Amino acid sequence: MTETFQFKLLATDGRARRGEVSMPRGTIRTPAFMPVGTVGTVKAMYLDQVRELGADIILGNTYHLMLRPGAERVARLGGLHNFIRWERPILTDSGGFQVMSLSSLRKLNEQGVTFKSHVDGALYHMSPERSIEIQGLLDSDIQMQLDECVALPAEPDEIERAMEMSLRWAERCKVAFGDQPGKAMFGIVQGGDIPKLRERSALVLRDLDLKGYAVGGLAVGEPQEVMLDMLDVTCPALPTEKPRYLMGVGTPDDILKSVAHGIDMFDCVMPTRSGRHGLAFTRYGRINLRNARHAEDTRPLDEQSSCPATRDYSRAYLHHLIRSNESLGGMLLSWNNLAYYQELMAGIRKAIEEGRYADFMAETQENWKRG
Ligand SMILES: CNc1nc2cc3c(cc2[nH]1)N=C(N)NC3
Repeated sequence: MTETFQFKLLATDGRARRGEVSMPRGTIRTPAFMPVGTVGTVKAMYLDQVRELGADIILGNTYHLMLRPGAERVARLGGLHNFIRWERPILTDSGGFQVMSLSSLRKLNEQGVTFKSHVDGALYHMSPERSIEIQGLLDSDIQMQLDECVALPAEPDEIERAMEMSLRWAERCKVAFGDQPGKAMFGIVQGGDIPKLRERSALVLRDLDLKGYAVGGLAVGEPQEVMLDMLDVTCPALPTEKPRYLMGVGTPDDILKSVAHGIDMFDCVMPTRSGRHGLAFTRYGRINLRNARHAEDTRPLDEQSSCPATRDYSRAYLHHLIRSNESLGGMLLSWNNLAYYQELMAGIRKAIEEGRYADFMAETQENWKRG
């Protein structure tokens, strides 16, 4: 760890990058998967488990935490790390996406966004400055700019308007964030599915000389090839010496391919949310434990795994727990899924170090078909 925020490129293989982010609270091995801890918990997991599986950093959400328990209250309680007992880095999303996806949006203008809480209907106003202030109250290590997220499909001029406003908000967030050597504020590239808007957004953000760059406005239901096409335009326009974070992505296949397109950091609720609903990710593909065909299958998910949830419990038992809506079902499958995602990331990092990423990708995708 270091007193300042530093990113080092350790190896490349094609456009795939093996790197390391060093911060006062710890080091992040990239490509990295960041488990999502929306309201201060990675659902159905103990954070000790999350760490043991290999997570170097987790996510929190400004929108949820400002509504409950409140940013000032978390600050009075000593900040988010003390509150949730996670001493390593935390990245917080700024609220833009959550307002669009969760609240009954009242209005959005140059000043910021006014919305009604999905918790109690109370009215809130969030400006770029207030978003950064909240992330500071949470003592977040990597803070995201406030951006305007447009649901796709959308009209090109609507996408352009939102992208340009997000650029102006990025400048305001940079000023509000100021100079905090041990922390970072990342810009978010917008521009929907329009290549020239994506490129402009990336180039203008690059000139702001931020410590890292997220690619946002994707993983919102567009086909995978559209997402990858946008990465083909965006990544080359971003500085090579700064980390790149693809927000909300994704499935194991999305991650494999996005690493090959130059992405360093990922977050997604997929492993935890789908685990709670009975879906298991394994080396040999997905298994839906709700399916009756597992009712008397005594095999574990994968007897070669080092994860107890994957190695020690029969599919029959997991099927029973999920069908009975028992908490332990979601706990064991979240454990299995995060173990699989972190094992995948470790394999990705090693393959890039050894210059065999293309083979690793092909072997991994081939194994998924054997399930
Ligand atoms: C699940 N997909 C997803 N796409 C996202 C896109 C964004 C985001 C979060 C996301 N999650 N947060 C932002 N502040 N902006 C862009």
